[in-house]
Amino acid sequence: MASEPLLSLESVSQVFTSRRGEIPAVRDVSLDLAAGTVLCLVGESGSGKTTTARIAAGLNRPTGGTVRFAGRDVWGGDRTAFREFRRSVQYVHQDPYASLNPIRTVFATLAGPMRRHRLVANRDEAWQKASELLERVDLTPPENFLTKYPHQLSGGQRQRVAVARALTLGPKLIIADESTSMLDVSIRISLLAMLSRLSTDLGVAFLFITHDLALAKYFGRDGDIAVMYLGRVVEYGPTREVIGTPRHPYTRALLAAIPEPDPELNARKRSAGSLLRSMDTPSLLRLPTGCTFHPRCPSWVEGECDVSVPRLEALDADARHEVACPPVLRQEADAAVPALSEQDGTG
Ligand SMILES: Nc1ncnc2c1ncn2[C@@H]1O[C@H](COP(=O)(O)OP(=O)(O)OP(=O)(O)O)[C@@H](O)[C@H]1O
Repeated sequence: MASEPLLSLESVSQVFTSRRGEIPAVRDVSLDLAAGTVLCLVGESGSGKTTTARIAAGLNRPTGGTVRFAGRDVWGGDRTAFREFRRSVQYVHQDPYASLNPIRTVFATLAGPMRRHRLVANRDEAWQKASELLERVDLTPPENFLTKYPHQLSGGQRQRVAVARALTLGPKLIIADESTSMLDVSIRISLLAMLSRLSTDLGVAFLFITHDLALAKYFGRDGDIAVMYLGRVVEYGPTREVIGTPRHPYTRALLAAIPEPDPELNARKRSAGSLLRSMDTPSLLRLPTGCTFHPRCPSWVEGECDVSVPRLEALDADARHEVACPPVLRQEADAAVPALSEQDGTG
């Protein structure tokens, strides 16, 4: 990535200890997010997206690895830097029923953080600033909303208030976790359009968490995408490349599973992969050996995929598109050799 990343996760891991044993929810995940850009995290339920997002927000301290914000190790002991980081990164939980305090008006919800951080001198200023924030999230006219309680709003309106609250402290990064979204698709899409606009207008970076690859394609079209499976990133790179030419068999299977109505994705589905067996995702308590995807993979190689843990590697030296699948990387390398030979006349 050309500029210094705003946020970097360097080989982060998170192991939870439960009565049933150790749960390796996130393993060796490295991701970069530049200022003003979008990174989407996709994967099935339980793949570790929310845990990764909570690590990125400073809500979970990872059990391994380093989190850097603007180049500084956020768990490195500097309390001022940690407070600055927590203020710059806001988490919007996409569950409109749980995200707002039911006994606070919209105004109280928005004014609280501004007052705590002394960003406003008095009530009038807080009212003014809260009104501007509501306009930013398309809740207009603001005076119709400021005195309302969450139960007086629709799910989509509550979500917009949650986004406005995230904006109160002028964040540099918003983490939008919609893996548990209860809103219907049309409302989610209009929310995403609003978030896209915020990203462009305010230069805020977004980490967008979803299990819906079609939404990631839409929201993250100019950014990057990381596909997670059982706690690891299996494919990572520019969204257009990863979705346009998916390489990892799991990404291909996810794309193949997307139901209509996107004609572009539909066309891809015909050539995309499928799962070898429609087994459930393995338990994190009893992970398969080697590549944890191999029991479901249509093209796994015995003696290799069931033995060694694949690492993310770039498709070629110049590419930012990375895949954790040695057989796919070999195929890519083999396909590149004849092309090179033809060019230099050695073929
Ligand atoms: N605090 C915790 N204690 C124990 N296990 C946890 C904890 N938080 C998450 N897990 C487990 O870690 C795994 C990854 O969970 P996570 O919520 O990160 O996945 P996800 O991809 O976001 O899934 P979803 O889309 O369902 O939210 C799951 O098996 C989950 O049960």
